[in-house]
Amino acid sequence: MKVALFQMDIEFGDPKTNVEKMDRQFEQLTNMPDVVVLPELWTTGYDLSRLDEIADRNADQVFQTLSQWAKKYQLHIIAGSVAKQTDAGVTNTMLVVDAHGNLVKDYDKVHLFRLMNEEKYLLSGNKTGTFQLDQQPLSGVICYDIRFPEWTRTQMLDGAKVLFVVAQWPKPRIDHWRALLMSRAIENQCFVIACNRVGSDPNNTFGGQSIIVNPWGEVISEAGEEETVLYGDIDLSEVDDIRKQIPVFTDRRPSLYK
Ligand SMILES: O=C(O)CCC(=O)C(=O)O
Repeated sequence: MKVALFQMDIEFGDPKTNVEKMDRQFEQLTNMPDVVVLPELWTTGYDLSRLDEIADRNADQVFQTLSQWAKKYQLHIIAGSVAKQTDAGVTNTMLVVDAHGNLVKDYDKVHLFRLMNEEKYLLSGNKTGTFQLDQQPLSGVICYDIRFPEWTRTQMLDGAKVLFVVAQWPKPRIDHWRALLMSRAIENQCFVIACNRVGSDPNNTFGGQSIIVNPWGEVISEAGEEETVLYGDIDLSEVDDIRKQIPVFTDRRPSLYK
């Protein structure tokens, strides 16, 4: 599975500009991947107080655009997340679109990040991020979700071999980002493919360092703090090999855990 992560800056509260920019990113793709991964809230950024104006109603418009890109370039898109306006409120929603342009998954961020006031403006999700592409069991989570190992483990117990992470992770805690991602890969013996944004908004500077980690905890590729496309080529059979070598899933003692 060849993957490409779009580590980008995001224009604060300006979906039109961000969609145009993303369009150019797709046009400039070389080395055509099977899967493209985008960052969290890539259409709006963290302009939370204006979400009522700028969030996409049912994410319909952004889905149509993603579907066209997926078909045009014949690749699957883990479409970061977008602000989705529903009757109940706004969710921070990851969309997964397959190469035929179909919506395979929508996952609403489960753990809202109080330090950035998410709980004041967003509704939290209550379902897992597991899905399949090309018959492979995969899963996705959003940013702060990676601080909850029990949540990623829940998805791995459903059989996922890859954890996709989309984020707007601030630079002051970028060491946590890297350590948490490495840990999620090692403890779950899965690939972790994590796309962060770069640049800054009125309140935060974001750290980049998008990363691809294998199920042994080795870094396959890693970006710096600049805009870039991070490429990687992964072999999912490594997950089965490592899960056989150290049978963590067989050796679990869930009756002892809280
Ligand atoms: O957990 C963190 O330090 C960052 C989380 C975050 O920025 C987010 O979930 O948007």
